[in-house]
Amino acid sequence: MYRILVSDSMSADGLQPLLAAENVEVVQKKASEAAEELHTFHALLVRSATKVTDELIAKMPSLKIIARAGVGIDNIDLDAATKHGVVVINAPDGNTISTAEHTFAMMTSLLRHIPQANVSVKSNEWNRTAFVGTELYGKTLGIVGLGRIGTEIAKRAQAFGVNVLVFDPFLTRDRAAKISVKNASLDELLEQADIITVHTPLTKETKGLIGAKSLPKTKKGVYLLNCARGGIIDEEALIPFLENGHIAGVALDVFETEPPVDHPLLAFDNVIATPHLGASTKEAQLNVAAQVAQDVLHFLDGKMVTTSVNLPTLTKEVFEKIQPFYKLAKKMGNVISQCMKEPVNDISIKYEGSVAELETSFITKSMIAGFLTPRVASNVNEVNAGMIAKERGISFSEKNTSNQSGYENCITVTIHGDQTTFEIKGTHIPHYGERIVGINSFNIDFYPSGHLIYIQHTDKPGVIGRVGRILGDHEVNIATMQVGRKNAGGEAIMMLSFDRSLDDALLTTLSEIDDIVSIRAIEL
Ligand SMILES: NC(=O)c1ccc[n+]([C@@H]2O[C@H](COP(=O)([O-])OP(=O)(O)OC[C@H]3O[C@@H](n4cnc5c(N)ncnc54)[C@H](O)[C@@H]3O)[C@@H](O)[C@H]2O)c1
Ligand SMILES: O=C(O)[C@H](O)COP(=O)(O)O
Repeated sequence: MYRILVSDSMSADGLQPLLAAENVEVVQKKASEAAEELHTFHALLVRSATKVTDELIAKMPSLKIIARAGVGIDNIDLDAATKHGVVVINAPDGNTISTAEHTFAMMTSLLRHIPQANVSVKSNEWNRTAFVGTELYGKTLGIVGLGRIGTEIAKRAQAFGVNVLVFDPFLTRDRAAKISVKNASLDELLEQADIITVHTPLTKETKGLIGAKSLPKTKKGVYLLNCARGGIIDEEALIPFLENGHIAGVALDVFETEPPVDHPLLAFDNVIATPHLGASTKEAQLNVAAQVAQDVLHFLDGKMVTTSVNLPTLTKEVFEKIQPFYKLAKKMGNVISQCMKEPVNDISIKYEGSVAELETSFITKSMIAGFLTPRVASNVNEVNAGMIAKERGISFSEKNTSNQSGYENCITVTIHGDQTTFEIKGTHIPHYGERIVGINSFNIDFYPSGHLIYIQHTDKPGVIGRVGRILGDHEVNIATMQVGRKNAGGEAIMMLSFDRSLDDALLTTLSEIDDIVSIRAIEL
């Protein structure tokens, strides 16, 4: 049974797949009111109100996934989630149209003074001269950030006969041409636009993008809108430009601190505001809740999610193709980690044949997670494996080649310690399964599963017999046994599997057999 905490208000219809699922219990209450049971939840669903901090995540040790029913993930400590191995997903396009429409509503309201006129009429006034507005037609709209929402605004503006100028450093000429917008530098946009609207994420680069330095470059009488994230337009910097009449009006749906308390901007008649309503429509809320509900169910069912923020995004088809390899790679990492119990500085992974054409970065993370699992106390998975390896000073790299070395697909993992290097090779054979086919250039063939021991020995008559006799004397049944050697009488290896794990005393007895060089127990 999975327990899911829905900590912000969400569409009940959208959550239906979760509410109807048999193996799921949904609790709808704020995280701050669920202190006693935080440790029991496997999934956390939020909008922008719940602050998902490191502290909150640490109190949720069963947590596997955080789902943001919306776009912005600034309320989620992504590094902390990643560190704890928690997948973060969002619903990137479910509220695009609603936010674009809200921005447009704000723009027309701003230019036609609708909020102010509404208040005036409701105060029994009939003042037709105080609210003379400005037409959109023929004006130049500057859009900063032509992503999902910016694009929808551009289309709507064009229908209103507005010229659209765009500043987006990641926008290609082809895409600009396709949407029939003019690509501009930020300065060109500032100088030419009658109205400027921002639709970027809040990042180091976009924080204060419209601020004390850029505002003097804007046209006198400019209108500004921020329906993206508080801080992209520097709120404090607006004040002198509103006071001296340079700015004709400002529309804000978002604030640097929400809710804004006694905010000086709200004292200006020509500043209009809404309480972060961009995504607040029935349709958008249904879309985002349904999207994350479905994704969370998939995830808990062991399937891949398509909108992860801290994992490579894989389609269902791609995920199905890589699944056998990431399972194999995880086991290979685990086996090699237990075979070479030494500090490791570097891990390299080579993909050969058909596997080399897949999304191997995910497979590599899986191998690193398998490698780290026997070595770290915390839960390690594909999400946090890279970060934990880095923290431990372990570098990793991957190499892909379409050449085949005897197998249709082959993965080779090599680990480098201070003194030693260890290598294993694995392959996946359709309808047969995963096989380890090489250890330190010995050819071998075994199924990596269950209780195993790996023995390095000298290839001499009687060694295998003595191992078998001691195990038999201890009533240990050998399930499978594989041997490998390079030259007669030289170095050799054995890999044995059992129905139960062997105790330390028995391993010590085995290690005392003459000609056994080393022995390692491997638990998978
Ligand atoms: N008010 C609301 O309720 C609401 C609702 C949904 C989204 N949002 C916010 O709206 C914003 C846009 O959302 P989206 O879904 O369109 O995102 P998106 O990722 O589709 O688009 C963002 C665009 O910004 C561009 N960009 C990034 N850095 C830039 C920079 N330094 N200068 C100029 N452009 C830059 C990117 O190239 C991209 O095209 C986000 O901040 C999101 O959180 C607000
Ligand atoms: O990033 C978003 O999706 C919007 O800001 C909407 O936030 P909300 O879900 O809290 O309305």
